[in-house]
Amino acid sequence: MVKTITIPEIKVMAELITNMKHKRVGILGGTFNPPHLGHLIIAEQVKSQLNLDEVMFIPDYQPPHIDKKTAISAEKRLKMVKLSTMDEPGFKVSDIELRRKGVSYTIDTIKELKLKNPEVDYYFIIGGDMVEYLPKWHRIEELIKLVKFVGVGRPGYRKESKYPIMWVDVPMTDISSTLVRRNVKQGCSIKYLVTPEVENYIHEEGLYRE
Ligand SMILES: Nc1ncnc2c1ncn2[C@@H]1O[C@H](COP(=O)(O)OP(=O)(O)OP(=O)(O)O)[C@@H](O)[C@H]1O
Ligand SMILES: O=C(O)c1ccc[n+]([C@@H]2O[C@H](COP(=O)([O-])O)[C@@H](O)[C@H]2O)c1
Repeated sequence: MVKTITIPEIKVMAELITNMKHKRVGILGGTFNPPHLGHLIIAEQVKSQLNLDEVMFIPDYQPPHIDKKTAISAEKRLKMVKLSTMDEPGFKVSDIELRRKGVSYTIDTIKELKLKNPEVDYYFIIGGDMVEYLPKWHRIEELIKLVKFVGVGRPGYRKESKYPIMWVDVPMTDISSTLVRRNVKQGCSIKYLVTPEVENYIHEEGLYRE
């Protein structure tokens, strides 16, 4: 038997659909060579201050800037990102760019994600160094309409952009993957710069010694 839906029922359903909360997902894209506590601090602060449902870490396959060298394989970087984030249920890891291969342009990633999850609002987190570089991003005018960019301060970089950036205040740290790689190479400590699991992995695999 076909049930007739009454006007009040339709109104209730329409209200429910309108009020349905869009899922809010932060994205932290990076080379993560290796992932460090600076990444975790900004992800956690943005997640909590913007009330996001989760933050997805997306390691790139081939970084778009030509000056970035990735001596470490994508699989090892993915493994370290998983080790870094495993204790935090609000942190997820996606291998979307590793599966796609080639140059990891953010526009391609966002379009793929939006196609799969049209109801999700994405917040792409970038440090001050990346904010400055934003005008040079691939198809930036199109990308800016698909995601909200969230900027976080990084020592030495200005919080300015011609693009609409949502700035979130985070405790600024001068931790970088460059510093971690340099310390390993020089035989200096990386304790408290990376998680203990990543520290063990780097030493066990003999990464960054050369
Ligand atoms: N300490 C930090 N404070 C704020 N943002 C950061 C910090 N470290 C990394 N980021 C941001 O995280 C994203 C991914 O960074 P990435 O994986 O390239 O690490 P990195 O430390 O910048 O690496 P490298 O030293 O090799 O250039 C970028 O948007 C970057 O600006
Ligand atoms: O799409 C672009 O043109 C583009 C240019 C520079 C950086 N990105 C993305 O920004 C993120 C941080 O980059 P990186 O090189 O600092 O690790 C990472 O997800 C990159 O793919 C993207």
